[in-house]
Amino acid sequence: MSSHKLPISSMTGEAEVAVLAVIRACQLTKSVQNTLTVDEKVTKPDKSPVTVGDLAAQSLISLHLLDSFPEDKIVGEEDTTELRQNNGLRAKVVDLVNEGFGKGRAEAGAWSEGKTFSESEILSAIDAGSDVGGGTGRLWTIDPIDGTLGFLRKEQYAVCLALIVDGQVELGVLACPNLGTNSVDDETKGVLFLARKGEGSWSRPIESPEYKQLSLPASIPSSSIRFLESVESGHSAHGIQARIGALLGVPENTSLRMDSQAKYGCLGRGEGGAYLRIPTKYMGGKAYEEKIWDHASGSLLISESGGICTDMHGEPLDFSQGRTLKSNDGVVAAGRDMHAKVLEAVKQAVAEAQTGKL
Ligand SMILES: Nc1ncnc2c1ncn2[C@@H]1O[C@H](COP(=O)(O)O)[C@@H](OP(=O)(O)O)[C@H]1O
Ligand SMILES: [Mg+2]
Ligand SMILES: [Mg+2]
Ligand SMILES: [Mg+2]
Repeated sequence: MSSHKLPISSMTGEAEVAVLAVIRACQLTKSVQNTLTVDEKVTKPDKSPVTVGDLAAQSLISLHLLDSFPEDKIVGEEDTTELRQNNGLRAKVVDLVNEGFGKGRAEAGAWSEGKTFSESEILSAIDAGSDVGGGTGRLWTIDPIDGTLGFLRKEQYAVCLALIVDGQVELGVLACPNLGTNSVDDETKGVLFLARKGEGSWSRPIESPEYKQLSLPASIPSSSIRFLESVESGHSAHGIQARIGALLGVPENTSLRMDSQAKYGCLGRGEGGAYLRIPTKYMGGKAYEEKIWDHASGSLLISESGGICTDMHGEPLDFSQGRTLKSNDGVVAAGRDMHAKVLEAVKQAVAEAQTGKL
């Protein structure tokens, strides 16, 4: 492999492996999404869905990391609980992982092209992602399919991989096979985002290594804002977010609702103006700790594009706390000048919700 096409000057080895693994995982998940049947969806103990695509993609990415960086820790979303009880599911995952290495689609001569992995290697690679996380040393975090619900609806999802060193996100890769390459409306689909701490952020088509530097405007007029928010009303408080929009003078019903960290990708390249994730507990929902793999790549992408990404109280996201962002509450991301205004509106809207005024 050669790194000459990467736009970054440090951690090129890590970026090269991460980009290759994510591109291969995208190819795998795309083929699964095209042919997915309902019996390939399994419900996890927390009632959330997982598919053969999630499990195979986590294994494939982990195999790359285990080969290149065997000393590093891995925090992956998925584990093998379901796989070990379901022979059909396990066989399908093994086939998918090996197919993912079978063709030189990502790059000619890429690592392990054509190699076959055994069932136990494939399962161990998934379980390698069971680290507890924390604030010391090098840690990769994988969300093999972020937005599984969007993936099942044949809508947006993202394959996400980030490197966290001593609690700081150093490198983030995020690929969205169904997102417009240059804008949400672009008919050409498939975009990969890359961010390197202190160096910047870029997007490229998944299929070709032509990197374009990203920048997020410091502020945009309220009339042009379209909040980036979850499709799922159980993942963020849509009602409070609508009130935040009203307080800021954002036109009604203009939110860009999409699943996954694709939202961060859009914001990072200047679309939407603000990302909101106000916890549903402020509207009577259950308390929830955000997972590090849902925000590591996206938050670095925002800060490296010139924006600010914090929790809803303006605190930095703290990736040193383990597998979750347990010291944070919700997420707000926006351009450099806009962010403080959004936080003010968040404060007011949440206070209204808590005093029953919403
Ligand atoms: N109650 C909740 N509040 C916030 N996020 C939640 C949630 N329940 C699940 N999620 C997370 O929301 C992610 C999707 O985010 P979004 O709503 O922005 O598309 C899911 O990722 P996965 O699909 O990888 O499991 C999951 O980790
Ligand atoms: Mg996720
Ligand atoms: Mg996921
Ligand atoms: Mg999940």
